[in-house]
Amino acid sequence: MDRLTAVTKIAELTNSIERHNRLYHEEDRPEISDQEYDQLVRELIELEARFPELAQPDSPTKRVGGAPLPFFEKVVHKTPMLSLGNAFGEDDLRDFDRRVRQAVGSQAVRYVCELKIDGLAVSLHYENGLFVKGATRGDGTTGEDITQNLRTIRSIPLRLSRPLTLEVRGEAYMPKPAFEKLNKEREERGEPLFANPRNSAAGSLRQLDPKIAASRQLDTFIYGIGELQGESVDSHSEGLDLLETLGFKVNQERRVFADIEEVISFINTWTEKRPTLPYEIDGMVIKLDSYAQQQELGFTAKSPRWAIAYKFPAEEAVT
Ligand SMILES: NC(=O)c1cnc(N)c2cc(Br)sc12
Repeated sequence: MDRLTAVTKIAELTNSIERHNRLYHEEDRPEISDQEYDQLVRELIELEARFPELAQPDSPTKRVGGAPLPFFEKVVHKTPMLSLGNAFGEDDLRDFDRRVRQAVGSQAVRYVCELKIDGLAVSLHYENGLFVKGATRGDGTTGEDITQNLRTIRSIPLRLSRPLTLEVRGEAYMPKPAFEKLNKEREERGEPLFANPRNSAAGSLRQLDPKIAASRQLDTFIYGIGELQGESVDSHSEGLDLLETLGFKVNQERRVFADIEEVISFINTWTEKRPTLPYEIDGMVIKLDSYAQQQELGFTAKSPRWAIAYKFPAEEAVT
């Protein structure tokens, strides 16, 4: 194959792989099997090996990861990763609302409610639109560099739709069907089972060999912006819309309410609907939407005064 043909073939394969990725992740309607998808990636790997100067930095082949690492490097987060205060009942939420309104006075208040995904918190760093580093939350200030493992997660874009430099936060998780399939395979091999999808996601991303993470069908929901250069947004919901346009997978169940009683009713709805989701959640995150109002409330020693995590009661074990 001559170089010009290789350029065309590489572009065709890349576009096809990225299209199938979007169908699989954003629209949940894959047109080809995982095996056919992997075959496309293998063809691209072979072409890039024959014409290395034609390999792109955000090529889908960069997802399969290199050799196992000897250890994980430490990463200091540009902006510390939050931990949230907890609410265990409706009155805790009403107390939270009272504190918020005391601080913002007569200003209108909007709360963004988002499902609290039960996975592993991660931070993703992009430079000029390219995914360059990903890390675990760690202690909130310093995490572990698990870039190689995160690259294998197909819902994490290797290149954003705009060449922005930013750091985002989200949750890497294992969907319930993938968890059940993984444990079934481990049982057949006589290996110890994972206790729940969160442990299996964490266990998969803490592996030094990226081939293991690549085999685990992990997924992500991105829900926060740490650092953002060259763009400004005034509220959390605007930030989520920006994340979506950039190519991140953002959970669609988010809602904005003006009144804490509507938040409580939304939480009660999801307490019932929780088992119908194809991924595990352990509560609801409620955030003050306006960044200006968030700034007015600020932080306690360890968590924001403008957000709270409502924890669902432990799910009844399925007998
Ligand atoms: N949407 C969100 O803000 C969200 C979802 N799921 C989670 N496990 C967490 C944790 C923090 Br801290 S925020 C958050």
